[in-house]
Amino acid sequence: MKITVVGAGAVGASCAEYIAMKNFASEVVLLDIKEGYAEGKAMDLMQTASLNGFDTKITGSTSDYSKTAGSDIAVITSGIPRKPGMTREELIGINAGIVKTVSSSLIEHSPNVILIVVSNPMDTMTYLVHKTTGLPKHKIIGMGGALDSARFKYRLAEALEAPISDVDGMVIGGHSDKGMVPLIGHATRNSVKVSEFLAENRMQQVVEDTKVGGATLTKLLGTSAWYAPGAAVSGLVQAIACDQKKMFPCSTLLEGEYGLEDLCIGVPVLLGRNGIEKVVEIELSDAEKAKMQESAEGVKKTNGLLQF
Ligand SMILES: NC(=O)c1ccc[n+]([C@@H]2O[C@H](COP(=O)([O-])OP(=O)(O)OC[C@H]3O[C@@H](n4cnc5c(N)ncnc54)[C@H](O)[C@@H]3O)[C@@H](O)[C@H]2O)c1
Ligand SMILES: O=C(O)C[C@H](O)C(=O)O
Repeated sequence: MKITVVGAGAVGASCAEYIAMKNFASEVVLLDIKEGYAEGKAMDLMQTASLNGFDTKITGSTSDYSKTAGSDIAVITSGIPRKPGMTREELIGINAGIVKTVSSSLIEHSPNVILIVVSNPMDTMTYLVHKTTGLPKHKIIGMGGALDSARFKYRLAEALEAPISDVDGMVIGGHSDKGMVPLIGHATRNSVKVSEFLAENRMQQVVEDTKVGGATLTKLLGTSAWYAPGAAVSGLVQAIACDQKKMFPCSTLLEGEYGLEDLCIGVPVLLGRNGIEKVVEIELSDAEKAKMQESAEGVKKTNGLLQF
């Protein structure tokens, strides 16, 4: 299994590290536009192999896509991150051009590749890849919901004063400060609804803290987060590489599911060897449906800024 990660910055390197540590891939190629940067990150990571006990071979490349040829899965993390006070949507001007060029170069050298889009604004970048590459929709996956759900579980565990392994929950909708839809009504502690343990105002606090999870970290770090994003991507890559049929919320092209069409937005999907193997339609309450509709309108507004 050969995996390429484009962008050897904070998220790309973290993602390559988690993939290697899980030891399921034979090869990871890191590619970056900055001269020598991906080679340096790859060498540094390879020098952790004997310490961390993995056999995955990590190599680096400066803009040479021939090194990525025959990749089964490629992750696109290239582009600029936001700074404190910015929204993800403000990154569209620079990142759209980067994502368009990178996706076409990847496909040229790996026509059968499955693409995982990470660069922000992620739902719109995923839609751009659909509009410009001709790849089938099951091979284009936007990563956002897996990360947002991990943050939701962190906040739920905090509120419940419970171990994270005790809680379950999912975030659907757009990967944006306003557009995320944390499904608090479906969240559980050991299969018991969290509403059995938490007051309404505490549950709303969990929802609000989850939605601004990325912005909170950006304010603290001066740039956006990378450990949880890298771990979330590695989970998606592993589900595909190991044909796990695992369910994650991912951004995918909707064609009527959830009453939505002609956009990419986060919904639960099953991931396996073919990429997105099924969009899972769960029953939403009227309030959740309304939030999903509002989120879709926000994503479509950002999509409207794209120039193909
Ligand atoms: N979807 C998510 O959940 C999620 C999570 C975290 C970050 N992000 C996004 O991921 C992106 C990367 O974040 P980061 O923190 O790793 O940024 P970073 O600046 O640390 O790394 C980005 C890397 O991309 C490289 N790059 C730029 N243009 C390139 C090109 N044309 N080809 C190859 N490489 C190129 C840069 O040289 C840099 O090394 C940002 O857009 C950020 O908003 C998304
Ligand atoms: O917050 C960001 O801009 C980066 C990423 O989308 C995140 O949620 O961490």
